[in-house]
Amino acid sequence: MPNNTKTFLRALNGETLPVPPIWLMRQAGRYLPEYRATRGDAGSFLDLCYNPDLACEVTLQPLRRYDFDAAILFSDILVIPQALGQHLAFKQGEGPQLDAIRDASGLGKLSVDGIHNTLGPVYETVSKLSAAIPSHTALIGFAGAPWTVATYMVEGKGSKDFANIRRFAYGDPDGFARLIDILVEATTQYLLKQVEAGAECIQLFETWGGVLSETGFKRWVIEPTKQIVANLRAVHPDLPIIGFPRGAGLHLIDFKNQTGVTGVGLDSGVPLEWVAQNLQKLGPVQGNLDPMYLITGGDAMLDETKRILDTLGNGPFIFNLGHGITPETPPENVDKLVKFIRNQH
Ligand SMILES: Cc1c2[nH]c(c1CCC(=O)O)Cc1[nH]c(c(CCC(=O)O)c1C)Cc1[nH]c(c(CCC(=O)O)c1C)Cc1[nH]c(c(C)c1CCC(=O)O)C2
Repeated sequence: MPNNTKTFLRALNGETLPVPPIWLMRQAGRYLPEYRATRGDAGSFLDLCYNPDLACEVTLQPLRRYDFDAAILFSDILVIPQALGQHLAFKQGEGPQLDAIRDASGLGKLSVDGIHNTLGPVYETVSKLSAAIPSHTALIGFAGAPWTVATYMVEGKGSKDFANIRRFAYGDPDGFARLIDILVEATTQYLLKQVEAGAECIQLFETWGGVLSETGFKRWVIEPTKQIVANLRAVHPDLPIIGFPRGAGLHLIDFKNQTGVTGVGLDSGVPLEWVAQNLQKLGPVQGNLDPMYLITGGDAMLDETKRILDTLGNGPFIFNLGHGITPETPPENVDKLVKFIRNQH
């Protein structure tokens, strides 16, 4: 249901607003000293994800500073593999580490049955947030899209060439489809629980979609996303869903048309005139300031922001970055960015 007091939901509902709603991917995170303090209190990053009071607190921290138009649940895309039974650890400074599943023989250890036992605290965070956020702020739930989550499950960590997962997907498509099917089912159940707990919009992060061949993109990005969107809409026909297929390039049109997402997130490389003429006609778009501009700050950041506003501001639009905010970002540059956007009309 469109809620007229929340600009974020209005933009997603197709309205062109004089000042676009703003939120930033990874708006809760290490660039904020208060985040680092709360993570210290929690013990570790994963302890923080599963502690509803502290996860709620870190979600609210950037809202207090910048009054963003949307809050995003604090969790991680990798809680799904963990809930399915794969071992997960975050080593300080090294990113995630999982026991890699290199082929279909490793799928037996995954089970969708017990996921809510592990994920229960995340749902509790969502319901706490739903009660705690300001009335003009929208609450976004999220998950990783199946291909992107699978990259970590198969590679066992972040990757530069994604050789293991491409070899698995291209060499044994039937076996790989079993992994994707498990992820579609788990992700559907996970997101339905988030919506039940109060999430008003869902974002699907497809961070690594751009490494696939054309055939692979259709089969392992568009198809599973379409299934999740259909599963969610079967229960919540009006649920706004944002897909963020990073690196999708010219696939963005098929992605929007075929998956049924409400809005599309843009990475920083997408030509904006092309978006305005081709993609934004099909629905709202969100993006796409390169997060590095937030580190340099200054006129370069404001000039680029103005270019984005001038090109996409004449249609339904949500301001965001083209990828997550980095830990080196000075918080005062975020303040400057938000004030600039809100004073532009
Ligand atoms: C690929 C991916 C992951 N997680 C996520 C993605 C997709 C988006 C993207 O590409 O950034 C999504 C994510 N991760 C996190 C959120 C929370 C909400 C928010 O955006 O504020 C969200 C939406 C918290 C986090 N997730 C992570 C942190 C940093 C952990 C810390 O505090 O030490 C945060 C705040 C850790 C994480 N989580 C992941 C990696 C590879 C890493 C290590 C790299 C890094 O440290 O940035 C997996």
